Amino acid sequence: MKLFSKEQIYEADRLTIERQNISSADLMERAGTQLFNWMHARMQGAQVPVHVFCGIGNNGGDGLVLARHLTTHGYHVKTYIVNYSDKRSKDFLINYDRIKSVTKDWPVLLTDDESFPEINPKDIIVDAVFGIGLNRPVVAWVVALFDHFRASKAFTLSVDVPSGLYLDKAPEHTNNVVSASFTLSFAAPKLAFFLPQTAQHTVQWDVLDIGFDQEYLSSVDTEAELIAKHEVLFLFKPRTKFSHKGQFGHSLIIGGSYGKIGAVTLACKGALSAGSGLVTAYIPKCGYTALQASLPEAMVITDTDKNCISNINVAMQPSVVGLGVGMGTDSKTLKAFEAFLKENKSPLVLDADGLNMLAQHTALLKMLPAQTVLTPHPKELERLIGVWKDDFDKLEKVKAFAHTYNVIVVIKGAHTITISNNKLYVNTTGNPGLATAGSGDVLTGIITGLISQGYAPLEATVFGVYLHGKAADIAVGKYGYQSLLASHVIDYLGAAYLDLFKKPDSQDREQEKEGS
Ligand SMILES: NC(=O)C1=CN([C@@H]2O[C@H](COP(=O)(O)OP(=O)(O)OC[C@H]3O[C@@H](n4cnc5c(N)ncnc54)[C@H](OP(=O)(O)O)[C@@H]3O)[C@@H](O)[C@H]2O)[C@@H](O)CC1
Ligand SMILES: Nc1ncnc2c1ncn2[C@@H]1O[C@H](COP(=O)(O)OP(=O)(O)O)[C@@H](O)[C@H]1O
Ligand SMILES: [K+]
Repeated sequence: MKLFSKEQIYEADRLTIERQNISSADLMERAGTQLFNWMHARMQGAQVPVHVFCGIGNNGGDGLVLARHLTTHGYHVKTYIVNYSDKRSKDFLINYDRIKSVTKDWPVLLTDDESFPEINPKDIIVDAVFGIGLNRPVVAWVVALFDHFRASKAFTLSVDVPSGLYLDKAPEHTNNVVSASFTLSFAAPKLAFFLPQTAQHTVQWDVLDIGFDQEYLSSVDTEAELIAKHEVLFLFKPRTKFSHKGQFGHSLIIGGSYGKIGAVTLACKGALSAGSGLVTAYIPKCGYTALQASLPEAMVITDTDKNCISNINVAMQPSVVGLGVGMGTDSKTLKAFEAFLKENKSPLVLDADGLNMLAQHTALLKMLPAQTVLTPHPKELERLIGVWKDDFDKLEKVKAFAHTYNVIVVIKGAHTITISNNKLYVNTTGNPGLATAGSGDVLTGIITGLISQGYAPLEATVFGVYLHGKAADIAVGKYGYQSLLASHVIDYLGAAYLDLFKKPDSQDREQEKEGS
């Protein structure tokens, strides 16, 4: 699913009005009616007090349409105008007149010297104060109103975005944004719903289709894309009856050091379970017995050094190399890494200490093969690109970094974002059960194993991140967040593959639609 920028949403709005020959008030009527339909389907006429807070722009206009429909359908509605500016939008004014014609209970004007209405915990707040038009800090009394919403503990439904949220930068302060229980976002969710600093502003979200011009939506190229089953399904490479292991490549996993051989075992097993034809581990001598005993499917080559990698010497030409897990950054290992990069001809996936060595010796970055996949967690990323101001700044910095070195960067986190060629692929699978030792090693193995089978590095990364999260989502049903181990993610990788072709039941469809 495409994640549109603010400019693209305004353009969709303009083209829809032009091509469908409707007025902007008609489009607002659609938006407000969809909001009403969503609430009506869930409330079924329940007499819960609904407080609709409207700004003075088009987001407020949507709120007025909703309030009018709630009123005419007999709901218990109270409407307020949050008067943060005198510059009302045309369609706001049209709908201000319309609501006055259906109720004697006119909207209450809230200004900075007004005391706020009482809201009980069992009431519902509709937040239509600011939408995507927010372009400067929210004034103090409106922030106080948002605090009042929070203090009420009432369910808060935000229209399009939680008010106070910018689409392209972090808010000045978290309190400047409404804490939405649910956001109904028009046409598509917003990128801010998936970033660590801003995702917290809405617990859940859903998308409302307001009939934007389809031709524009399908042809416009967005910088960010949301990756769910629909997006990865076409990447899948089926196997034929006469397939043999020689067709699925040979992955070489280089890493490990004394006490950290398990990381290599997890990565090798991840590569095999992803479908790599053969897997060889290159590890220090100390890990030989442990790895052979725990993973009989893998082949093992040992370094001359007992405790760390000191000289990467393999006679074969692997289809792909995954390097860095549990590897340490010993000076001997660094030398071996540099010598390896000079000779290496295979596609490369770098993780953990592979990344730490790059960060310490940035000259090595120029030696990476094109489209090397880097999989940093936040701390490793900071070592590579330096500190960032906010999540949007981080994305810009990573885009520039990926472009400069022609690499693919996987920003790992709750919503892992893969960046390549100035595009952002935002993953939707995974859960807090993955916040456990070794889950990143498994991901390295999965991506390596996919490249080995012939997936292009970017395809392997986007697909691998999806499968890794999906396996965890299935496994968590059995283990719960706390007891999920990295090994379980491997155990459920097969289920994640099979799930690609499972017919969605209605519950799955609901979950895919509602970000949770
Ligand atoms: N366009 C579409 O595709 C569709 C849009 N729809 C809906 O419209 C929403 C966007 O509406 P919008 O453009 O009128 O902006 P909105 O968020 O209501 O803000 C109002 C105005 O406030 C101002 N302002 C900004 N920051 C401020 C601040 N801190 N403190 C004080 N004032 C501030 C700023 O005006 P300014 O003063 O800068 O001229 C801004 O224009 C969108 O989210 C969706 O809900 C749907 O109806 C369907 C189709
Ligand atoms: N809260 C979370 N929700 C979803 N995925 C998560 C969460 N926390 C961590 N992950 C995922 O788990 C993996 C952790 O990787 P990493 O920190 O490198 O682990 P390790 O170094 O222990 O192998 C990443 O793929 C990350 O996206
Ligand atoms: K809003």
